[in-house]
Amino acid sequence: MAVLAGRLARRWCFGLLRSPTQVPALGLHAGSPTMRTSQKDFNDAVSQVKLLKEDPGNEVKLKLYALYKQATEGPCNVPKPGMLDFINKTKWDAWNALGSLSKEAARQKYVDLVSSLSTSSKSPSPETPAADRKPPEGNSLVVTSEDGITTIRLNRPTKKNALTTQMYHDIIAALQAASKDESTITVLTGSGDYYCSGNDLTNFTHLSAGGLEEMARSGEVLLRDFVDCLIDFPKPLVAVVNGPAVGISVTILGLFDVVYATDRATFHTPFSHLGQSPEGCSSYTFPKIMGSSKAAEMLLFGKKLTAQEACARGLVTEVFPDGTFQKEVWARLKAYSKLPPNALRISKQIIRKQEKEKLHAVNAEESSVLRERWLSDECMNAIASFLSRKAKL
Ligand SMILES: CCCCCC/C=C/C(=O)SCCNC(=O)CCNC(=O)[C@H](O)C(C)(C)COP(=O)(O)OP(=O)(O)OC[C@H]1O[C@@H](n2cnc3c(N)ncnc32)[C@H](O)[C@@H]1OP(=O)(O)O
Repeated sequence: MAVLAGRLARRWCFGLLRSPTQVPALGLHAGSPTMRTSQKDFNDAVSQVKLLKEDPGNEVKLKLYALYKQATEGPCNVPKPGMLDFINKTKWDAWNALGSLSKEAARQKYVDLVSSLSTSSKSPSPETPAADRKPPEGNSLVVTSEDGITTIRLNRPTKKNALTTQMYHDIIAALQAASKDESTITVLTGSGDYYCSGNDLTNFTHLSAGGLEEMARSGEVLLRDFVDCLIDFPKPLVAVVNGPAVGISVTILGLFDVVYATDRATFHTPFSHLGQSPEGCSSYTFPKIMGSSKAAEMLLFGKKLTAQEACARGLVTEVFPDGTFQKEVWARLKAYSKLPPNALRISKQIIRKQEKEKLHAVNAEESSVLRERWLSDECMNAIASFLSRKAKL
């Protein structure tokens, strides 16, 4: 463990302010759900920073960092780092230089700064039809639009479609675009023999300037944004589970409208084994869907379900033989996609409306609990074991 921590710390130092995707990790922490509603512009700007595709440069990133800290924590209130700790000292200097600037003024400056950054560096406009969008980097996610169906396909078959940090961002962008495009139905599915093996455990090794704490903080924000996006998704959302599903790819199924699975699929949430805790609103949706003791067996003890068991428990809508899975499911979805889109939207809204506030609150709490878990020895040891090939599920 100590060796892993040392290795992680070294990677973090060398990675200082190098990549634009590290901007959000520089102290971003969106705070409590109450704060979130009253600071919408600020939170939108925080999300926008994560979507920047061009590096705004270290000076801007440092300003963003300082304004973020001032906006969320007020004037610099931590001891000055030692002379040799030059990374943290630079950050501390930038924050401290803001003196007694009020939180409100810092929020405003942060929003102004973000909106002044080139719009060309933002993600594609939500209005862009899915088919015309540039594929995300490395094609780990493939988004297509055909026959009234926008399909978001996890495309890292050699890694069992494990979700990298970039993929969470790309899925958020794809969902935002799909919510506004011409399609009637949106589908999430996987390439290859797996649906998804959950969070990519190597995400924990990509540390930015703020080290483990910052990684956990930015992970909390990203997780919350990702799940919020699913909670608010306005069109019918269908999971086409083409193989085994693990971790977060299972927990979010409670937020989908329909889940079709091949009979080869399994559903596994090994959170305790990983020293982690449930997310994706599963602490609320699973007991509601399958009853509290069945949910506990999955979420506490990591019981892996077959597709038939998941169907019997109400997590899966229908199971299909693997040989005819793709043909049967897509034929059915094509027929459904011809239904009047507005009626589908409105009906979904009525079905989900009463739950939304609750789901957002559950999501905020689960994300915050996970942030603490990620810093625990139990979690670090489990990840170290996986990375050193000592453990698999
Ligand atoms: C914003 C952050 C939000 C985080 C939210 C919290 C989310 C929590 C979770 O999702 S918890 C679940 C995490 N997932 C796992 O623990 C699964 C780990 N993987 C495994 O146990 C196994 O790989 C397997 C059972 C999924 C598949 O086993 P097998 O069929 O024997 O294949 P391999 O193990 O050889 O895997 C092939 C290849 O893929 C890599 N890989 C698989 N899963 C992951 C993963 N989750 N993270 C990173 N890499 C993964 C594996 O290392 C192999 O790579 P290699 O060929 O060795 O380079």
